[in-house]
Parts: sequence; structure tokens; C-alpha cells
Amino acid sequence: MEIDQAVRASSDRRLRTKYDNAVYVVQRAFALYPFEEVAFSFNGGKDSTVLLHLLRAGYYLHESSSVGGVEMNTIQNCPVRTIYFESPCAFPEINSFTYETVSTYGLPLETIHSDFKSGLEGLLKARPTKAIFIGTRIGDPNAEQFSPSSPGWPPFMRVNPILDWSYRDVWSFLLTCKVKYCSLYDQGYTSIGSIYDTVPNALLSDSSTGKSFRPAYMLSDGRLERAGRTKKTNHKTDITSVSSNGTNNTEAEKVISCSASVIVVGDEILFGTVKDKFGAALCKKLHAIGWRVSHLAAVCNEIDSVAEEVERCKSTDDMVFLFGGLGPLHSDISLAGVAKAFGVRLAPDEEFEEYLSQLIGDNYTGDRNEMALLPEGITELLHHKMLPLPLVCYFVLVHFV
Ligand SMILES: Cc1cc2nc3c(=O)[nH]c(=O)nc-3n(C[C@H](O)[C@H](O)[C@H](O)COP(=O)(O)O)c2cc1C
Ligand SMILES: Nc1ncnc2c1ncn2[C@@H]1O[C@H](COP(=O)(O)OP(=O)(O)OP(=O)(O)O)[C@@H](O)[C@H]1O
Repeated sequence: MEIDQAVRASSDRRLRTKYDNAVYVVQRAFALYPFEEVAFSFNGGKDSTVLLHLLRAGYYLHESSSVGGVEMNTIQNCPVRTIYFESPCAFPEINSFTYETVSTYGLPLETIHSDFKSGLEGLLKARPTKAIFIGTRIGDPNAEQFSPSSPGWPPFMRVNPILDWSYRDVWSFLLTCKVKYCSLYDQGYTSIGSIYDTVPNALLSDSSTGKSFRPAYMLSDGRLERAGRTKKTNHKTDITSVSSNGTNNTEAEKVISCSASVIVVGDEILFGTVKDKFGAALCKKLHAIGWRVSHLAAVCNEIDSVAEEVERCKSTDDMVFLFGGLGPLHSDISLAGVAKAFGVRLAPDEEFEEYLSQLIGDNYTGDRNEMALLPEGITELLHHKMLPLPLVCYFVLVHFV
């Protein structure tokens, strides 16, 4: 199978590890659910293009293991039910790439002309669908690749084989496997939304002409992948600009008008096995410096719960303090929740990963399981890097609001 061969022949150890883990997730899903009850959510974007080829590789390996490898070399396609939410605001290049790819790989396509939630409700009513492959990436090594749809959504399992892939991983895969991708990426688009909210990424602007853009794979800092997306507007008045009657605030008034909310994340708080002392102490401190704390909430270790709470608080308060759920465990999902609330992606700190790989030597591949093998001093260092959520929140606030 050409995808598998290309990755195996590559000298990029990190890519091979990411690929093996992702294909394993695909194979697990094919083993767990009846094939006709699995769907693939495909939109012609780079992440879903990666996913398509991982599905082909996973399906090939799954089928060859179930029939003893006989004649399976001929399987090039993965006839998985494919769903595309086609929007009138989609780029024509995205539409044509999607339809061309569907035809090249013989994917049975179901086009849906409504929003995700109601489209999925209709889909599940029309045909039993237990699991849906999605090309979401959140760059969080602790994230769950199998995650049930959120409360309030129709019930299915979201299967996210590339959840922990970085921007660089996506491009190493597409370029190593030499597969076709949508032409917009060669024109400087790095993440594609609708025609109304997406432009080429200015960081790829060709400085000599100022007119053309370099290809998406040349973006060196994957954290800026969404720089070509117009930011969601924050309807809350900027506290440093004007007061409610339109006049400029004095410095003192600005401080007094600040409001905050405090979110503590942790199942143990909700189970009542641990008492939260930090929240109360923080409220006291804030009150002492003239801030109004409008809300103190405890939420469970779930990305969507954290995201919903942050979303709610950030639209009403000037500052949101959040703590808990920041360690290296699977249950530590706060960073992913904050990122989701801001509509941004967590990106692995590739500079730090490189530093780690120099410390550990050639054996480091970026696999999260290797964390357990790290010498104590480095684990501690890593811990320090992951701990200061207030700083991370600050970073998210400063850069994305
Ligand atoms: C097949 C599919 C399933 C989804 N399931 C959920 C879900 O269970 N809960 C949720 O909050 N959003 C769900 N979404 C919405 C996505 O999380 C996300 O908001 C959407 O892909 C837009 O992402 P973007 O802002 O990166 O373009 C789903 C989307 C798709 C295509
Ligand atoms: N309109 C859609 N139809 C079907 N699936 C979709 C649609 N929009 C998003 N998805 C699913 O959600 C995943 C994540 O979407 P996202 O926009 O983050 O990535 P992408 O479109 O693949 O790449 P890019 O970030 O470059 O736009 C997709 O890979 C796909 O599985």
C-alpha cells in the first residue's frame, strides 16, 4: 500500500510514530463498529485529506489481517460512507477538490446542506451511524481519540485519529506521501474556513513582490496556522477604551470596573473528595484590590464542559481565572478546553520538543508514552512548562481576543 510504504521509507521518526498511532486508532474503530455504521467527515481541507489517506491505510491493514493478506495488495480505496457539509460560502477550489477526491478514491458521498448539528441529526435518523471519523487536531498529547459527541448533540462516537498531530506533522505526511491536496494551500492559505473569513496567511507573503504568497507548508510556526482566519469579534467593550456612556475612563475607573470569574476544574472537587481552598483565596484577593468576582464555578474534567464555562465567562467578565486539570495526565484537559472556547488550536511547542529531543538523544520521537521514560529532572522541567495556565490564558487572551 503506497501510503504505508512511503511513511515506512521516511527517515522522519516522529512522523512514523504519529502515523502508527493514528492508523492504530483507525484499525480499532474498524474492529469496533460495523463498517456500514461508520462515516468519514470530509471537507477537502488538509487535515481531512491526511485522514482520508490514513483511513485507506488503516482499512487496507484491517482487511488484509482479516483475510490473511491474500490479494489485498489490490485494495487502494476505502469505501467508507463519506459526509460533506457543503456550504454556499465554501471556496470553489475546496468544493472541486472534494468532489474530485471523492471520485478518485470511490468514496460513497452523502452531501448535507445544513449546519453540523441538524445535519448529523438527520443523518442518524436516516441511517444508523455509530462512529464518525473527524480530522480535528488540537495538538494536545493527552486528548482522547475516541470521544462521544457532546451533550445535546446526536449520539455517536467521534473518532479523531490525528488529534495530537501538529501543523508540521500534517505537512510532513502530505509531502512524504506525495498526495494531492487542495490548490489553495499552495497559494498561502494555511487553514480554510469560508470565503468570507479566510485570506492567505500574511506570514507567507512574498516580501520581494508583496503580492504572491508562499505555500502553506513553508509556514514555520504552526501556532500561526489560523492567522489567515478573521478573528471572531468580541462584543464585550474593551475595558481600556470607553465607558458605557461613551466617554474615556480614567485609570482608577477602569480598575474599579474590572470583573472576574473563577473556574476550578476537577472531578475530585465535584465528588467532594477534595476541598477547593484556592478559589476562595483568589476571590478574597481580587475583592481586596477592587475587582468584582461575578462567578465562581467548579466543572468536571471534560473539554466541552471547560470550553462552555470559559465561553460563558469570557463574554461577561474582563478576566477569567482558571485552575486545575493542568498536569500531564489524560484527565488534564483544561488547556484543550480553553483553546476550544477561543476557537484556536493548541499547538505543540516544537522548539521545546526539539530541546527535549536534544536532552534525551536520538530515542525521542515525540510519543507521549515516552514521558514515562524521561529522567526525573526533565519530567520536572516539562511539568514547569505545562503548569502556568494563567500565563497560557494570558497568551490566549492577548493573542486571540
Ligand atoms: C462530524 C462532526 C461532528 C461534530 N461533533 C461535535 C460535537 O459533538 N460537539 C461539538 O461541540 N461540536 C461538534 N462538531 C463541530 C466541531 O467541533 C467544530 O466546531 C467545527 O468542526 C468547526 O471547526 P473550525 O472552527 O475549526 O472550523 C462536529 C463537527 C463535525 C463535522
Ligand atoms: N464542511 C465539512 N464537512 C465535513 N466535514 C467537516 C466539515 N468541516 C469540518 N469537518 C471535519 O472537521 C475536521 C476539522 O476541520 P478543520 O477545518 O479544522 O480542518 P480541515 O478543514 O481538514 O483543514 P484546515 O484547518 O486547513 O481548514 C475536518 O478534517 C473534517 O473531518
